[in-house]
Amino acid sequence: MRILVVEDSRVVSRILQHLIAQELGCEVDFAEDMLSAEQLLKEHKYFVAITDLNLPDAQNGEVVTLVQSHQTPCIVLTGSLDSQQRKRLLQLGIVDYILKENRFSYEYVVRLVKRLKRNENVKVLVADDSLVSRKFVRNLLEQQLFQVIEADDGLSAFEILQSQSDITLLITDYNMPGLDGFGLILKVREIFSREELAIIGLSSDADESLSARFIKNGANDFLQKPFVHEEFHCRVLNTLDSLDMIRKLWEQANLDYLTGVYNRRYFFGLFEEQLEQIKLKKSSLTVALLDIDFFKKVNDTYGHDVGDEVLVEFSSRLNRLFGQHFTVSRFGGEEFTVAFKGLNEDKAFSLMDTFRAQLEAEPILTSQGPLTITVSTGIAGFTDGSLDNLINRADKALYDAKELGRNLVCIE
Ligand SMILES: Nc1nc2c(ncn2[C@@H]2O[C@H](COP(=O)(O)OP(=O)(O)OP(=O)(O)O)[C@@H](O)[C@H]2O)c(=O)[nH]1
Repeated sequence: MRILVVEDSRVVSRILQHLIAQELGCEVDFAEDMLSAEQLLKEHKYFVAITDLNLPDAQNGEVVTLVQSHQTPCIVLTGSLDSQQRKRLLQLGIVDYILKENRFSYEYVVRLVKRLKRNENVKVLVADDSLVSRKFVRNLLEQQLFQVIEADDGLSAFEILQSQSDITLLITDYNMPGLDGFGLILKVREIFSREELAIIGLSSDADESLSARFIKNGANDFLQKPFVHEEFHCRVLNTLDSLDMIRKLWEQANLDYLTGVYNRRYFFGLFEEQLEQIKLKKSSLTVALLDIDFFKKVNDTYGHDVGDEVLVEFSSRLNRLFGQHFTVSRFGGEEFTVAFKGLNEDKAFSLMDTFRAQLEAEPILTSQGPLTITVSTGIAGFTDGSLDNLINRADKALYDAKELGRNLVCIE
C-alpha cells in the first residue's frame, strides 16, 4: 500500500508521517504543491491520497479533481470549509473530509485509511425497493471502497444472505414489498448472530419509535432518511468497528491463542448445546483425544519455541484434514480433540489412524530442522450421559494407547 500526502504545512506533514509510520507502516510520498503531486501521481499508483485544499499553486481545491482523475480515492484534510465547499466536495465523491482541529483529526485520518484498506474485503448488501435510494447508498459505500451487492426486496435479500455467507453488513430499508425490514431482520437473526453480521436499518417513515424498534429487533443501528453523507459514513464506520471488536472478543474467548484452532471452552459450549438433539435423534458423536508423544523431550532438546512450532504445524495438519467437516480443538498443552459428529467409532478410527500414519511419515519442519513426531489417540463414542463422561472414556483409551507403546489409536 502506498499513500500520497499533499500538504504545504511541514508541521502537518510531520504529524501524518509519524502516525502513518506508527499505525500503517506503508510507503508514503509527500508533495508540497499541486505540481509535485501531479508528477507523483503520474509515477505511482496510490491506494489513497490525503490532500489539503489550499495549496500555494492551487488555492481552490483543484487538487481533488487532479487526484480523482488518476482514479485515486481522495481524503480532504483542511483548515476550514464553508457549506458551499462542503457540498461541492461531497458531490465530487471524496471519501471524507476532516477539519484540522486537534490531534484527533489526524488520528481520525489514519483510522479512516486503515478502515478503507479493510473495506476492500468487506461485502455489504443493500436491501431497498427504491432504485434511487439503493444507488445513492451504493455510491456512498463505493466511495469507501466497499464491495456492494443490491437486493430490491426483503425476500431476495434473505436469499442472497443465505447463499453468500461472507457478507458482513446488511443495510435495509423498512418499507419493502413482500418482506419488510423488520421481517427481514427477524429472519436473518435466526441464522446470523451479531458477531457474524451487522445490520443498519433505514427508513423515511415519520414514526419516531421506528429506530428503537429496529434496534430491538436485532439491528445494530438505524438511520432516518434523508441523512447527510457524513452521518452515514460515521454510522457505518462505528458499526463495523464494533463488529470487529465483538469478533475479536469472540476469538479471544473461543480460539486457542497459539494455534488458532478452537479451545476447550468452545468445544464444551458447542456440544453441550447439541447434546439433547444428538440424544433425541440418536445420531452419533465420536470424540478422538490426541496427545503428542514425548513432547516434553521436544521442549527439553530444542527449546520451547520449537515446541510451539511443532504445536502450530500439528494443529494446522489436523485442521487441514478434519477442520472443514469436524471440530478440531486444543484442550491444553499437547492435547487436542477432534469431534466427529455423525460418525461412529470405526469410521473415526480409520480417519485417525490415517492421520497418525501421515504424521509419522512426514517430519515437521522446524527452525532446528525436520522432527519426526508421533501421536497417541483414544477414541470413544457418545452413548448416554454427559460430555465429561465421553471425554473421560476417550482419555482411558488414550491411556491404553500410551501404555501399549504410543503412536497408536485405541478405541474405548
Ligand atoms: N512449547 C510448548 N510446550 C508446552 C505447551 N503447553 C504445554 N507444553 C509442554 O508439554 C509437555 C507435556 O509433557 P508430558 O505431559 O510430560 O508428556 P509427554 O512428554 O508428551 O509424554 P507422553 O504424553 O507420556 O508421551 C510439558 O513439557 C509442557 O511444558 C505450549 O504451549 N508450548
